[in-house]
Amino acid sequence: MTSGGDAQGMNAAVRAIVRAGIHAGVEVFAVQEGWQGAIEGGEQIVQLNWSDVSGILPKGGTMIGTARSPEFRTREGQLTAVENLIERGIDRLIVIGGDGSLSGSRELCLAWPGLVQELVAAGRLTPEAAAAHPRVAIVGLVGSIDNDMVGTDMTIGTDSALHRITDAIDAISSTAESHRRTFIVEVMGRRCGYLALMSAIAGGADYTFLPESPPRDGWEDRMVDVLGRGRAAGRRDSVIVVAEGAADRDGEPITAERVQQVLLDRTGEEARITILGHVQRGGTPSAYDRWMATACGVEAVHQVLDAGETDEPMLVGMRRDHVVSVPLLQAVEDTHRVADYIAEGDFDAAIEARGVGFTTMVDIYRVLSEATPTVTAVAPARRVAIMHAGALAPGMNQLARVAVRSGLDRGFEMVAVQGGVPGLVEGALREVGWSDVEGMANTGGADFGTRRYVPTEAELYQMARSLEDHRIDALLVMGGFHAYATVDLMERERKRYTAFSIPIAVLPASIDNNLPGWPMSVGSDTALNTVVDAIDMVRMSASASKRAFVVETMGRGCGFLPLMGAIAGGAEKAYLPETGISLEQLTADVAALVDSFESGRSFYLTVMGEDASEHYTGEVIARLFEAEGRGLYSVRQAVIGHMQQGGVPSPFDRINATRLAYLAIANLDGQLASGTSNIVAASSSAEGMFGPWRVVTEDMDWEAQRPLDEWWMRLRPVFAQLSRRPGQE
Ligand SMILES: Nc1ncnc2c1ncn2[C@@H]1O[C@H](COP(=O)(O)OP(=O)(O)OP(=O)(O)O)[C@@H](O)[C@H]1O
Ligand SMILES: O=P(O)(O)OC[C@H]1O[C@](O)(CO)[C@@H](O)[C@@H]1O
Ligand SMILES: [Mg+2]
Repeated sequence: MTSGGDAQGMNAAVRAIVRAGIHAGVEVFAVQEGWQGAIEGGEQIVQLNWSDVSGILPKGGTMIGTARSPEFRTREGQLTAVENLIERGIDRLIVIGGDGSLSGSRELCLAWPGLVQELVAAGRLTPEAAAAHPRVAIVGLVGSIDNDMVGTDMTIGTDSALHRITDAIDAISSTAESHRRTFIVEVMGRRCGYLALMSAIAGGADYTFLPESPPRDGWEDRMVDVLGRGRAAGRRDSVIVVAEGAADRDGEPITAERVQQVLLDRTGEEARITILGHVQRGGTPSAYDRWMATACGVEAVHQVLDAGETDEPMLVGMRRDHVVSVPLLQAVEDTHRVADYIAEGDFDAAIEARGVGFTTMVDIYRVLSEATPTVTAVAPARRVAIMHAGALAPGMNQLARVAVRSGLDRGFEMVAVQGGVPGLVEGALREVGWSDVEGMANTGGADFGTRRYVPTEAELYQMARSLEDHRIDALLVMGGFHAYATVDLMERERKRYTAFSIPIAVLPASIDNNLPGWPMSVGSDTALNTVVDAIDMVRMSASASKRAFVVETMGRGCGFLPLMGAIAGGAEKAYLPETGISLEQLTADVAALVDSFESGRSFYLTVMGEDASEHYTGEVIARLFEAEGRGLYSVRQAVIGHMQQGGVPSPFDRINATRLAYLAIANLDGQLASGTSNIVAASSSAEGMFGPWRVVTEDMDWEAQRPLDEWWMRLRPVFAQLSRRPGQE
């Protein structure tokens, strides 16, 4: 069942549940139109088969319909729903919905035995039927753009909604800049400020109002001051993001109109208002919402089938890169507690209850949205250099922007290395100020330059000289494999070159997602979205004919892009560099391919990594497929290519970059203050998110240029279940 407001990615969950259910050997039914459908019964409860969920992955909304059902809140509504479910022999239920729908599920779970008794007493249910279904097993998946559920880091739909919002803010910024205007953008989220906060960060907005953190009295003057200073520092536009549930400390709503009036009264400027509304809930799901909903859907099936008589209902969600399950009751109660804190005016507790990620981002936003540094560098200020290294990754500009601004805000002089490692060798360093990084929040590319280059022995000496000449006290390196390889050399040569004995922080930025310590390197989410967009287009291009496609992604020795692209794009087959390609496997795959066209398929999609095999290249595989089809279908190859490195960074990459760069500078600051000179790298398991170099890089396979432990390889069984019917090899 899907219930509550629809959310992009609900279809991915439905598809995964149906197919994983079929693999588990059970019959899967859809309760259409949410709880309302359970009350209506009859044709609202329908069985779904394998092919019923074909082709729904790229579609927004939910194919089984959703609703908000006031009737379900009543005893009679719940009685009828239980009656209808038991009539179909259904006592295991996966509900995909928001906090409301899951609260309702929990209520039903608690009330079920009583409801069953009442139905028997009223003669609406036979004692035998009641005895066969004494309890209901419920598993919840959170489908809501609001991301307002405690117990999961992300809810299905939130990432897609952020895509819609950041696209809109990017578009508004350009017209605002042209007219030197202020725009007030209202975003959804009910009583949760997640969408507003993250879109303000991703869009580089100047000011934001969140329900969890109502502004202190006098906010009107502060807002006008911040905007005014921004303009004085050269900004041509101002963007204010208002969450629909924002209010002041007296609980008086802060609406877009109210903000507009404040600006008119105090500055005479007539700001424009854009209310994004339901656009945020529409459109194709992002890559994240597709793979995340898919992975959670498969897990939900296992949970609901394994649930024993007395087991409590569970919620399946995400904790970092892990699919996790937590007791639904606890999650619902914790979620309601946030609302209570807000109602009681305990805003610190409200923010804290949203989780550490939210709290950190609120702090970071406060620094970044300032128009100028809050402190002035006092001579002799510490000098911190930043450098990109390796291939270009979308989000590098955001990294540079956040590093520069948070460094300046801590009183450092910030120095940018121009052109990556060769720039450091040549001594191409320049000081950068607050406004030098203006507008870099949402652009692709790397304005300070980057190169795929590892220094030679002699160049290490020159690098050390550059660091000394420019009196660099600490260094932040942001990039891919070459960044890590360069710093590894520097670490080994620290005895020889004392200039390297400064605090150094390294963070991952690469579309390949092939670096240890951090689950998603900056740029990899953007590239994955590009892959998925390309697959969607390829699929459409083939819709009028019988065709097999072989799509090739980048990623070098790392299979992240091909596997995740295959899961999110709904492919039939994926070839990864980790596992290679054998003739034996190809033979089996060709047989499966021919068989599927013979049994009526009209499209077959294979996704492969560029380095999956030295010999069986995309072209070879495409020819092989063509030859064996004997005219039954045609085969085309699509190499996605450098589009994957280009592109405007996705909201996730902008947010990920913001957190990483901020925490890296915080680490360097801490080291400079305490007098240590450690080399650290981003590490999701370390305190402060940066851990010792040697420890983090223990997980690096330098030869294969990828981590030894790749978390997403755990999703291979998920992919295997969804891409092939049981019995198909
Ligand atoms: N306490 C409750 N008891 C019984 N049913 C409930 C309860 N709360 C919500 N529901 C049911 O869940 C439905 C959806 O709830 P709601 O409108 O809050 O949306 P949601 O699931 O939170 O999704 P979203 O917020 O993303 O739109 C309600 O219309 C109602 O049928
Ligand atoms: O679609 P409706 O019923 O107008 O509800 C809008 C609400 O639903 C959501 O989109 C999802 O909960 C909220 O952000 C918004 O407040
Ligand atoms: Mg809700």
